[in-house]
Amino acid sequence: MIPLYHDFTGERVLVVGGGSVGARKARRFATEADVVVVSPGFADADFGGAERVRSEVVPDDVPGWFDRVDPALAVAATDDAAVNARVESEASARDVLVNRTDTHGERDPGSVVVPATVRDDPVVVSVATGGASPALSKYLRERIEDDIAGAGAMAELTGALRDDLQGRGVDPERRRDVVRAVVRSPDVWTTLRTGNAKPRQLIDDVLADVAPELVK
Ligand SMILES: C[C@@]1(CC(=O)O)c2cc3[nH]c(cc4nc(cc5[nH]c(cc(n2)[C@H]1CCC(=O)O)[C@@](C)(CC(=O)O)[C@@H]5CCC(=O)O)C(CC(=O)O)=C4CCC(=O)O)c(CCC(=O)O)c3CC(=O)O
Ligand SMILES: NC(=O)C1=CN([C@@H]2O[C@H](COP(=O)(O)OP(=O)(O)OC[C@H]3O[C@@H](n4cnc5c(N)ncnc54)[C@H](O)[C@@H]3O)[C@@H](O)[C@H]2O)C=CC1
Repeated sequence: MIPLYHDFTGERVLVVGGGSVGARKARRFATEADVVVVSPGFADADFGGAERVRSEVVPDDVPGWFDRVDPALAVAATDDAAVNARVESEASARDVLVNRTDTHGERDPGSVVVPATVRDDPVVVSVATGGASPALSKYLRERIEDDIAGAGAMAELTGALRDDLQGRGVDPERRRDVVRAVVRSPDVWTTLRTGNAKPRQLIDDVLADVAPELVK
């Protein structure tokens, strides 16, 4: 499997099964997509504002739910393997992405895995174990959470810096050196993590070191 980031803005996601796993996946996708969860019962959990439809899905109902919701991704999250299998095969027949939550290992084409994910927007780090150990994915995610503190601010700072240098017509090789120096600067990280950084001052301090001719 090859990790890619998919923009679900304006897309629809169908979640079949409203237990704790269905709720977790609904929360995940509802940050971007319109999510519909179909289930006879719902866990006492947060569904991220997803639309909930109280209904039991038998395998022959599955095509009707795909027609009704027209999803870009279907999540098979019931504890009934026959229903989950039908969601998977229907998605596959329609070229719709599918996340099957009750299996691992060999998958049909179009089958996707939901990785453990840490965000410090716009930075995203995700972990998967090829389905071998979701508990390990979760543990590594928890460890990475602390490590990436400040990464979102770093991305914004260096994004603005590269735009600025590009706009000033700085030679691309020089620009890359400067941006690489900033992302590797322990001082910049420390300052960003305290949250009271003045970005322009930070940039000028690094430029003074690596490219004094570029200090405005
Ligand atoms: C294949 C995959 C398909 C998919 O769902 O996308 C899948 C499948 C299964 N998970 C199972 C169990 C558990 N899953 C978790 C947790 C998470 N599971 C997630 C992803 C994935 N789970 C995909 C592979 C990802 C990878 O490659 O690593 C995470 C990362 C993302 C998310 O779901 O949001 C989320 C952590 C989120 C976070 O907190 O960061 C825990 C831990 C816990 O609950 O504390 C346990 C119990 C401990 C254990 O078993 O490890 C079972 C067995 C069920 C049973 O025993 O019946 C199956 C089915 C099977 O393996 O057959
Ligand atoms: N991918 C993951 O991270 C994990 C996956 N699992 C797997 O996912 C499955 C679901 O896990 P949980 O949410 O903990 O189970 P659960 O038993 O709490 O919830 C299952 C949900 O599916 C609904 N459901 C059952 N039959 C249905 C049908 N015919 N149509 C629509 N909805 C139906 C139930 O009402 C319930 O809301 C488990 O069977 C397990 O194999 C379990 C833990 C983690």
